[in-house]
Amino acid sequence: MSAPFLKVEGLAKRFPGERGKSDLTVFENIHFGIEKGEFACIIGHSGCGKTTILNVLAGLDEASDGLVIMDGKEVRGPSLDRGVVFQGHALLPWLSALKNVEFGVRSRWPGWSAQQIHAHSTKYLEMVGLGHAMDKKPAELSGGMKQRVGIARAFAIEPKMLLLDEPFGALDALTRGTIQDELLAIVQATHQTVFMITHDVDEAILLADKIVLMSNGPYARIAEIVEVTLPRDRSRATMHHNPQFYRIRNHLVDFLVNRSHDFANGAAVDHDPLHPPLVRPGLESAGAEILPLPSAQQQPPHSNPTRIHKASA
Ligand SMILES: Nc1ncnc2c1ncn2[C@@H]1O[C@H](COP(=O)(O)OP(=O)(O)OP(=O)(O)O)[C@@H](O)[C@H]1O
Repeated sequence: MSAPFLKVEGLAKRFPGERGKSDLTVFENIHFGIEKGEFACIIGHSGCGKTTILNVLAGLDEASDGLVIMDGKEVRGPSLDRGVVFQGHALLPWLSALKNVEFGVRSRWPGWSAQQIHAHSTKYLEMVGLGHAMDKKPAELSGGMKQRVGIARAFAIEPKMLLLDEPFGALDALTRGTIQDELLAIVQATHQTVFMITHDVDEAILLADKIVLMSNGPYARIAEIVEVTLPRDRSRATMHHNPQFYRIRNHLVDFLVNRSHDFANGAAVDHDPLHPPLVRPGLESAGAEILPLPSAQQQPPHSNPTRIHKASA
């Protein structure tokens, strides 16, 4: 079996205890992979270490144990190969929306002409519906518009991996829905590989090919990985008509409400920590179909979305 595009092996994060207290192990034994072009979401209760994992993937933080390999190379620091979008938009306030995006594009391709940089940046701002507001400065933009500029800037540098830390967390529900649709459209157009943190189960089902479920910290682990078996051309308006949506949703909510604490405080996991179970919610009699991970991981990310309907019919 070939290695996944992004491979996370045995990550752990510990903080030294203060004044004689024992060390805090936030998470340990974190193993998972993401294929090229795949959209992975991570969900878990507050404090289990999702942002820390994202920062390690970005090269902005160091793990206490383990390593991250992306495209065959170990991640050892920040790089333009990985774009990051945080909840705060982090735009340069003195530059227009266009200049903010151009700034990133110029850093990525220093040899490009001004015309190339302008055309490329404009294309991505138009993709997020900001063609009319490119000359506005961040202070003149709404929260949703600022976040769109951040998303356009991250996609425009065409990173090998895009890391999104709750990018819609600060937005109202309507704006959030609109930008989710735009993100979905850009991902479908670009086949960008994405790792995203969210607390929103519906958002994860809408966007992800697979959802990594973390147990509660301390000693958080990957409890299971849920494959989203809805057709890839899903939309917010119609997704809930598919019975499979509710099977996946119920499975995720049940995990967060009833099962995420089962692994807490170093309790033994009931699976090999190297291979978190891959789950396709759907078999009504069994509740969920547990699959051996290696064969399932060999599936291309967007392959045969109808198979689960056959299994669950
Ligand atoms: N410098 C530090 N010293 C000690 N503990 C820390 C430090 N930084 C983070 N932590 C702890 O690490 C844990 C994980 O934090 P992290 O922000 O990664 O969690 P999270 O799952 O992203 O949470 P949330 O969903 O609330 O954003 C938390 O319990 C936090 O208190």
